[in-house]
Amino acid sequence: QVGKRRPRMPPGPPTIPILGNALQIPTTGLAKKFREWADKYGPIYSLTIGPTNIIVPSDRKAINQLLEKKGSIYSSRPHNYVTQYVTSGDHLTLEVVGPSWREKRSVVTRNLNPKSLDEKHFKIQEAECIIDSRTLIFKNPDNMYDYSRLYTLSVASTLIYGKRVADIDSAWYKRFFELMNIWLELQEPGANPPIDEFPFLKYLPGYWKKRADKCRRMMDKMWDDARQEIDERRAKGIQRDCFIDAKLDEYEEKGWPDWMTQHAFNNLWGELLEAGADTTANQILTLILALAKYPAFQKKAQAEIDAHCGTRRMPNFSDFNDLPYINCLVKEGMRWRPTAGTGLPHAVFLDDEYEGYLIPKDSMIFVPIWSLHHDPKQYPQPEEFNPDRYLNHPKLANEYAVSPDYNNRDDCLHHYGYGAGRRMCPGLHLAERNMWRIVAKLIWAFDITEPIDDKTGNSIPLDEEAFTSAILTCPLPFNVRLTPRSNEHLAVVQKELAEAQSFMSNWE
Ligand code: HEM
Repeated sequence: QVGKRRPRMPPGPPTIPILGNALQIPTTGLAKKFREWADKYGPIYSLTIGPTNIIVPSDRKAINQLLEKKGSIYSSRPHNYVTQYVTSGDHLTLEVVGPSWREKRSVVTRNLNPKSLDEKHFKIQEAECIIDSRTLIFKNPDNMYDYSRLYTLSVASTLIYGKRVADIDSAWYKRFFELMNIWLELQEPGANPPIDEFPFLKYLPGYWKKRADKCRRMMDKMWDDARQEIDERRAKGIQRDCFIDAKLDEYEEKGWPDWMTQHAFNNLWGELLEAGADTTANQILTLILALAKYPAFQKKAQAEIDAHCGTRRMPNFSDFNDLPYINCLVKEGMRWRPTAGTGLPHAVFLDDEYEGYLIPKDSMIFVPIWSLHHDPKQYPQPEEFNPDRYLNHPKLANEYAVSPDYNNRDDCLHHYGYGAGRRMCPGLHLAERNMWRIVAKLIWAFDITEPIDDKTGNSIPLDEEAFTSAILTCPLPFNVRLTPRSNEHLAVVQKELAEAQSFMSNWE
């Protein structure tokens, strides 16, 4: 019977005929709902929507045994009619496992691995971070939102297209975030009719259809225009040290793979911007909020930086091993308020069993990131921002995330902010570096504190619960006070800025 949980599937909330649990799935706050259900139904539970089965593994063991150990069958993606329509199926993040996904994923991992980032592209990341932290602080301290986004977009765009995004007023910046707004909006739970469950609904006219058409046009035009710009640059004989030029050189020499259409190629690079800009900026804003809200941890990090770097230079990423507390801050930000709280669903393509339960073929498998991170058994007082949790775990996220021993992973309290298994975020190395750099440089130069009420002279408490409930969550607008730590620090910022600007002018 449609909507009914099959016998032997993991337990879960009661279903009703045809719709299953559809009416219990909230359109906002699903990430937190996953925790409630885990508390009630245990470490693995299930939901149904019409004919679709959903499995939610909710502890480290279940995630490890299914998504990591049996990654070969748990690494696909569920079909999604609307996103498929918008992207014409050319989207690595949403693609089912197959040769196209494998090749695209390896293009990404070959470019965004630690060696390539730290040896080849080190200077771009450092320079852009210096420019952005200075712009954010001196020119626009009230516009942290745009400047955090400008930083993450520009680093990714320079690496991928060899094209820097210098300003929030640039057409490239504006177009990109207009596209992101509509693209993320149409992926919200409940944003579209449940066409995958009830296919006749695709004939239903309405706003959802107009929005999907609009998004498809915007996306195609944006990534086609980006490609055209690169082709025009190459036609003039200008080659840049960036991912797209290197791949075009390779394909022009060896020939294009049959399945790599021009549309698929153009979407691949654009999609990396889509995946990398908002996500990282949201986590940076979360960290700024937490630093102001919890000054004791900021002081601790500053003491470590001061002892190592003094006042004559800013920290840079090659100081990573000597500044382990910055890494603790970054990790705790990812745990405390993971921007992708519900993760991206995987799909299993064979029937499977877990602890006597049936996991039917084609089930949608969630990695309930927020819920895993707020399990009090794993993280005592999970609601508290406390980077000390990571004091004994000095490595970067990827080193723990690939640990085959989930118990060991338990001991090191690694977070799931980048997902799990074979679909784990391939941009994590860049994300970790972007977050580390901006936090280290900001708190080296400034004290970040809660804003002051002009009338009373008291600080205005920041609300650590005030976050958006979108699929990529981020703090609601807030302000902080940035006080330079000394004139000496300011002079160093200005000096390093001049060098960074001169270097980045090569990519304008
Ligand atoms: C703090 C920043 C970031 C967070 C929190 C984040 C989070 C995630 C998550 C949760 C997933 C889904 C993993 C899964 O299915 O289990 C994912 C996938 C992905 N991310 Fe990230 N990400 C971040 C930054 C980036 C960056 C900088 C890039 C590239 C420039 C990137 C590219 C991708 C891609 C291409 C996928 C799809 C992988 C696949 O389906 O095989 N991400 N990310």
